Amino acid sequence: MVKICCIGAGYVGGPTMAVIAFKCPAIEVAVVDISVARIAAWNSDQLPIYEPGLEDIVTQCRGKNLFFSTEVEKNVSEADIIFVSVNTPTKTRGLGAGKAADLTYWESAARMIADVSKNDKIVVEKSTVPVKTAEAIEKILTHNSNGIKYQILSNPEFLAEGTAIQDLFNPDRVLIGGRETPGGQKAIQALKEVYAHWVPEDRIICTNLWSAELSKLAANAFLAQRISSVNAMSALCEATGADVTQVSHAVGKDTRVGSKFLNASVGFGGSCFQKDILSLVYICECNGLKEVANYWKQVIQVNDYQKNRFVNRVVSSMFNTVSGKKIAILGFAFKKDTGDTRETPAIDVCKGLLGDNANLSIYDPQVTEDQIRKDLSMKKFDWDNPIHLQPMSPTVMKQLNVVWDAYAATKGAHGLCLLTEWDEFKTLDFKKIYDNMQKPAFVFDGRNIVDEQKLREIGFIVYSIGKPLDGWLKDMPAVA
Ligand SMILES: NC(=O)C1=CN([C@@H]2O[C@H](COP(=O)(O)OP(=O)(O)OC[C@H]3O[C@@H](n4cnc5c(N)ncnc54)[C@H](O)[C@@H]3O)[C@@H](O)[C@H]2O)C=CC1
Ligand SMILES: O=C(O)[C@H]1O[C@H](OP(=O)(O)OP(=O)(O)OC[C@H]2O[C@@H](n3ccc(=O)[nH]c3=O)[C@H](O)[C@@H]2O)[C@H](O)[C@@H](O)[C@@H]1O
Repeated sequence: MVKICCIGAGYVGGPTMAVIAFKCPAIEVAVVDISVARIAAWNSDQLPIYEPGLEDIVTQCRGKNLFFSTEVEKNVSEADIIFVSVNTPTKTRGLGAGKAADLTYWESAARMIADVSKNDKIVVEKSTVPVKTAEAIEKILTHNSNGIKYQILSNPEFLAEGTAIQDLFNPDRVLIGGRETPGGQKAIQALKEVYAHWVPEDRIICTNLWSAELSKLAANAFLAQRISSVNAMSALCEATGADVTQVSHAVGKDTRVGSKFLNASVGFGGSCFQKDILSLVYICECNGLKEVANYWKQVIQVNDYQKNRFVNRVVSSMFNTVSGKKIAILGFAFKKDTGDTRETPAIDVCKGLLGDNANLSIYDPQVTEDQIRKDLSMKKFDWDNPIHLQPMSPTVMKQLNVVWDAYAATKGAHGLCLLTEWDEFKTLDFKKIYDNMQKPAFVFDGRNIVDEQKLREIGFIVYSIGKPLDGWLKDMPAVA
């Protein structure tokens, strides 16, 4: 029986291994982690991450051919194939701080593999890493090898949170990069056989190591670039009376452009887009490619601009101050169908409003109060370290109230900001909300999910990203 061990039981390690176990009953899969709490949660009824469809497959496989454990060394030493799916956050200090990927967790995993292995292994990079990382990993493993042979493969993950299970069941492609040697090709074949249990052969792409590593960074950069492109257009739409939804529909109808991933928003969030683009920028700079680095940097700058622009709109529309005003925040997760808040635009928007002395009342169906308070007091980039290494609960913030219902959040509020596109927000009783708010009552839709005409008929002053401006907003001071 083939044995797989995955180091890192997070958003990637957990779902990907659950799907491998589900699709390959003859393979034994162990998912290990240094976080005792996370492993305990994987072994309980309350999984550590919210992901539609995940619970079902975990409960079907757990205890049969899927195991979650803190016995890292034992499981690594027994495995034939080791996936490494640990954090690769942005470095916060030293060389490359604020840009380069921090490979501390990866390196310690590699050293541990070398220490405990007693037979030949295939080591698979599942984490997103800078191009050429496999070379460094190879050096660590072979210099400590005791005669054991390692093959390093790059097998980046393309799942998106909120749709992880369907993405894993039906991937656009699986990418496997390896050495162009007989040993490397044999290892590629072994991993290919795992995926071939459910992925059609023509969707399994095999490349050299560096192409696979770089393709992952490139894919995230391209995706984020689309959002920054449409968000840049949204600012111009507001200035000219064009409607960004109509523009992206018209542009996306061109099959060369494609219609997906063109929704204007308050900005992209999530654990990876910014981190991976910063890493790409750093790699370009290290290779002397200043112009290329600047090109990709701009994707992040437009994203920051979009978040600032949104805050400025809120403040300027409400008579240039939100001091002492109650603002309801509906949605805190970085997108719907996840409880993940890493790099969510809501953090920047809330911090901006708190900076102008607003009183915030926040509701998200999947994010806990503790998480929100931590996020609003955590230093940039701290969020992507393993949970047990993150700062503990922060000091109490008086201007902040976290509630468990959209109606409670909006009661008595001067304005409401929609920051995550949760389905339940689309069917709220906005008449009831309007009746319970201060007047004039403002809606700032950062996800373009409300019917702005209907809301205007109720009496709201509505701002929707990239849509023709409400007469009220036109009369307010121009914003950056
Ligand atoms: N979150 C996502 O949707 C995607 C993430 N990725 C990449 O996958 C990697 C992992 O991301 P996530 O799963 O989101 O992170 P995560 O933070 O959810 O999970 C990483 C886990 O690794 C554990 N860990 C760290 N060092 C360890 C060690 N030495 N031994 C054992 N366990 C260790 C941590 O405790 C943590 O539970 C990152 O490189 C990320 O860029 C790639 C595609 C999608
Ligand atoms: O490497 C990763 O971590 C993953 O990053 C993204 O997945 P994810 O961040 O989970 O979610 P996305 O659906 O890509 O959304 C990212 C952000 O962009 C925003 N977005 C997305 C699409 C869009 O049209 N407009 C827009 O603002 C979302 O609201 C969200 O804040 C990629 O889509 C995955 O392919 C990749 O594997």
